[in-house]
Amino acid sequence: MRKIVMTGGGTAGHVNPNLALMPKLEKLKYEIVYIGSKTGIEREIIGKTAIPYHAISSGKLRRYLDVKNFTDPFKVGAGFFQALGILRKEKPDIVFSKGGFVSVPVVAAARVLKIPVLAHESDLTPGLANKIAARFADKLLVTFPETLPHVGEKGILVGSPIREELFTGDGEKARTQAGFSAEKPVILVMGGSIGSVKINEALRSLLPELLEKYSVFHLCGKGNLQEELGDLPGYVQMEYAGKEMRDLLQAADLIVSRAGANAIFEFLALRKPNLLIPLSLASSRGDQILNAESFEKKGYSKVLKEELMTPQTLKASLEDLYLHRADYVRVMEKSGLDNATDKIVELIERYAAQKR
Ligand SMILES: CC(=O)N[C@H]1[C@@H](OP(=O)(O)OP(=O)(O)OC[C@H]2O[C@@H](n3ccc(=O)[nH]c3=O)[C@H](O)[C@@H]2O)O[C@H](CO)[C@@H](O)[C@@H]1O
Repeated sequence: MRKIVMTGGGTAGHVNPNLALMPKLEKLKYEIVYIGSKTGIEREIIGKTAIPYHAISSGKLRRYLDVKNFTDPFKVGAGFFQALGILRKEKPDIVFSKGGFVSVPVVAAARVLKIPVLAHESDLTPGLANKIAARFADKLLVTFPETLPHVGEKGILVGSPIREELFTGDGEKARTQAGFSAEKPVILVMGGSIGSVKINEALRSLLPELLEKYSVFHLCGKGNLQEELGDLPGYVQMEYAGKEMRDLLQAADLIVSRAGANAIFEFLALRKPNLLIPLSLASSRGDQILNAESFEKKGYSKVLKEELMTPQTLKASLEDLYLHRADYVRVMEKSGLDNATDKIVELIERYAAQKR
């Protein structure tokens, strides 16, 4: 029996791909162990599975000045020694890293112990944590073809691993439970795993008009529910969708979303016409802008820049997306992009066998 240590965290985007790989690894009789942070979302997500979880200290590595720049290196250092101890005890055949700051000390410790490491990058441009992790990793698996020229010899194009359960959702169940009219198309609005206040505001000021023609599922993020909208017919708001996500995705005729890499590859795999509003450069490193541009160029998505989003432009973009929805589906069907889980599991098998 082989053993794999998986790591990654900070946002759901750094955990869900690991979840997508787990059923196939379990079928191949891998014993899976997770290393994550003490407080990150990964603890909550992995806590819902039967996978053993080791928590280590984790600090953020920043490119900008912050008082925490003085304390976080100590946390990263402590995390490294904790990871070293855990890996010595667990003796995995391989470490698979999904990025996020918690993964850096884990892959560094694996390198010291000569354990093979595969890292996976979801975004078009690698994040800082993965740039560092890639130095310690045997290979950096990438999602977008455009990433390959920038990551050197270590890069392998695999695509995005997608949770199998998302293909088996029951859209009809979601629509019926919500009491939605059978005639109205359904829009799923989401702001990434933590929600988006900007999208929430634009959507909510548009709701009266929008609900004349559409029904709306709204994933608004933790702490963003608006009680007074609770009884509005045709509108269902939720902070975060857990198991229901598969049904909501299947129920959607159109999706409005941030441009997080996992989410957009899910839309593509499920052939859902989508309007992307990427996080702006003012509040991110710009990775979502590049993700969205790539999808727009290929014809998988329509994009509305955050700076240009008003209730009016949001409505106009939605109308345009609805009008051309069949064209988007047609292009997505020709994408030739498969779920990356099989390819990644194959690589895990190959590198685990190389344990020195
Ligand atoms: C703010 C931030 O740093 N965002 C980054 C984060 O996004 P984030 O953590 O939002 O990750 P993604 O958008 O890539 O994926 C969101 C995931 O959460 C799931 N989901 C979402 C809402 C919900 O209610 N239920 C649910 O299950 C989606 O199905 C998807 O699997 O990681 C992505 C992948 O590195 C990056 O591209 C994003 O820029």
